[in-house]
Amino acid sequence: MSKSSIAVDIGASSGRLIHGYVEEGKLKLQEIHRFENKIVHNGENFCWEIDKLFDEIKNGLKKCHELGIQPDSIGIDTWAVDFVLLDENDHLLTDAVAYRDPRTDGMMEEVFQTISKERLYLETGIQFQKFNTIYQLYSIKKNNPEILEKAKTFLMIPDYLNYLLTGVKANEYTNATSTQLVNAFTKKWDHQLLDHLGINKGMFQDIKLPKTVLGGLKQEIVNELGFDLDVILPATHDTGSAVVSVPETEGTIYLSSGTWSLIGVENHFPICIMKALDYNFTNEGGIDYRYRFLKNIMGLWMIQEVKRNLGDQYSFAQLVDLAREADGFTSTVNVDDERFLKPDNMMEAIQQYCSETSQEIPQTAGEMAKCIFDSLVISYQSAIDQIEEIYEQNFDRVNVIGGGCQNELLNQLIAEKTKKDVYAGPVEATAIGNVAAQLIALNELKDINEARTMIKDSFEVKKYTSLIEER
Ligand SMILES: Nc1ncnc2c1ncn2[C@@H]1O[C@H](COP(=O)(O)OP(=O)(O)O)[C@@H](O)[C@H]1O
Ligand SMILES: C[C@H](O)[C@H](O)[C@@H](O)C(=O)COP(=O)(O)O
Ligand SMILES: [Mg+2]
Repeated sequence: MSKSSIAVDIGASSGRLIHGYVEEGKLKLQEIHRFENKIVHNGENFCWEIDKLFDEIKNGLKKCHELGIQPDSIGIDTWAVDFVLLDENDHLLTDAVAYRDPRTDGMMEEVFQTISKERLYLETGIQFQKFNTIYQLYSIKKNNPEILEKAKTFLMIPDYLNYLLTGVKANEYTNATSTQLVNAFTKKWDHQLLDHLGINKGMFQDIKLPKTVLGGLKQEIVNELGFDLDVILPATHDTGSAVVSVPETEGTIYLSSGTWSLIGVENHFPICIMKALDYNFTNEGGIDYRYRFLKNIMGLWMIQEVKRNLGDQYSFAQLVDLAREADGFTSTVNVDDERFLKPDNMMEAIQQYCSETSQEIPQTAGEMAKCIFDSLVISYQSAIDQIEEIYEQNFDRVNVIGGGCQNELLNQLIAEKTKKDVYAGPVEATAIGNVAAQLIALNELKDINEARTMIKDSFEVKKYTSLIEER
């Protein structure tokens, strides 16, 4: 009987448990459970509903039991940078504060007073996002020093969920790199940097690699679920797992398209040169010590927020159709303007930007969606130009993976803008990469190369080419 695994993929907008296994030479998926994820305000900070997320994981595992599915393992991946701190009694010292919380406003600039931006980049190779873990911890050190003094354990979100399941404390490598506190060359916590910042290095756990078997479930969880299984580490940074599932990385620029758009290439070495710094590219850790040379682009967060502002009266598919009907609307925004990171009202923020730049102001849902999609494509093209400038090579194709690959209009716009072939899929790339890492650990798959070959043969990928001839 072949082994099987459960991937828990929790992105910023939704979570899902997906059962994965090999059958007749193909990777098969079965969605077991799906749930909403969102940021809430607890009166002090924007936070994740971490207890609810853990309950949803258990709900999904209970559904497995009801369906008669007995998986051999489970692996959890989520968004990056966020964490919890535990005290000496392993109690939470704060809620799971979200990266969009304003507590990091101004912190990056304060850190640069103690270590230069250039040195930080040369040591870590990580892009400068104001919400990186390093700036979140610096904010706590500055504004709530008593919390940091009591902190004995630092766990990132997937680490914490693993701890709740198993009682084992560990920091997984790919997600740890997103903190901007791991040295890109030693691949360990940068203790010199932590000392320099006055952050207690003792609270960080041993860094474990993807495919590590963390252990079985705590007895109380076994009693609750009615069965046990191994917790295996995938690339617990969701984008790290998504990139695992890119079938053909040579000559490919991947675009992990979800709440964020993560656009980049896979490497076997970090690129920490000044041009990469100037363009704000990152070298996040990948499976098997690969590197994800990529940059964050604001992503479909913008259409998620517009959808919410419109009272969820339109589905994403309907918003795409309305954007097609607004074909004549041409205003665009700089999607990476900080105002779009967490505006009170995304539609108003977009309208304000268009007003400030003397452009036609979008009024309808279709104009808003068209503006967002056109604007994202401009940012994608800019990032592709920068990648090709740094690599001194042209890339043949763009592989769009994740939920956003279902946006056929956006896929076509990318093909028209870049004049590159666009391959859309797999949709559940993150969960697929998560399952692949577990099945390799279970010796059901030999390695990432075999996994990628099987992924290529197992999932539909739709191709888009430019319909407008280059002039
Ligand atoms: N049917 C659809 N048509 C167009 N876009 C879609 C469709 N379904 C989902 N999407 C897009 O996919 C995004 C969610 O992608 P996903 O990878 O699940 O996000 P995350 O992992 O960040 O929660 C949505 O914000 C939406 O823009
Ligand atoms: C805040 C990080 O940059 C973010 O988590 C990004 O790395 C990421 O992985 C986003 O994944 P989504 O599935 O939430 O788009
Ligand atoms: Mg995701």
